[in-house]
Amino acid sequence: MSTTSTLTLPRIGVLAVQGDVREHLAALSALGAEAVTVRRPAELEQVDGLVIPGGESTVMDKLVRAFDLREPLVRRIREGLPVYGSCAGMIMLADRIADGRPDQQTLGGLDITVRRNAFGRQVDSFEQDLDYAWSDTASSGATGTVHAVFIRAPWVEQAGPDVQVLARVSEGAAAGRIVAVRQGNLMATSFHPEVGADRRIHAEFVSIVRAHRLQQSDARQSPEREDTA
Ligand SMILES: NC(=O)CC[C@H](N)C(=O)O
Repeated sequence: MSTTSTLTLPRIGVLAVQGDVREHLAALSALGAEAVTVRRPAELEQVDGLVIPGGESTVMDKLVRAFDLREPLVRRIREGLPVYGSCAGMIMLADRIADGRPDQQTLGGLDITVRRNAFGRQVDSFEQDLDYAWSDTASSGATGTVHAVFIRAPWVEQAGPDVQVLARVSEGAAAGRIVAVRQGNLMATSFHPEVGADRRIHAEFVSIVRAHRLQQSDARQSPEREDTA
């Protein structure tokens, strides 16, 4: 559990075992969060939220286990830690991988089935403007389409009833495929918002982290209020 007060900046970790860590740190810092790398269980305990970056999910899975981070990550996700996964990070947050390798584990948390490298080898990467279901409660204030960059991306093949679909592929053979989702404090995109200068997706996540911190501090105060009532 984080010890930071609600008056201080939210401290948001970026899982730093593999992948595009630096870009996420820069995006989070630009939004006024205290952005830190997470490689050790003790570092994970200090954060109010976590980003799992893009990279290679099979390697990330192995390294997370090698760094003794798997159990603490699964526990904190279950306890409600806000986590945003981009690309390989989405795969790490998925409960299921379609046609997954038997030795690849995910952390889980999102009731989705993802398909890795779903867009095929011919289309290693592509860009598209997508409609995005910006949240009105998280109050990041964002509107408009997202210019999404996909790099050997997964898509969401199936999503459970509690999963909110935030964006779908807008054109081409994969039109309609789900590429951004949210379930509670977990958010994931198949694409990489950290590569450009657009910070709206990160801002959505920072506002989820802030809202969660507020809730937690309210929960800490309410037993006392009951005592004095
Ligand atoms: N850009 C990415 O994160 C690619 C994800 C990668 N294809 C994987 O399966 O992990």
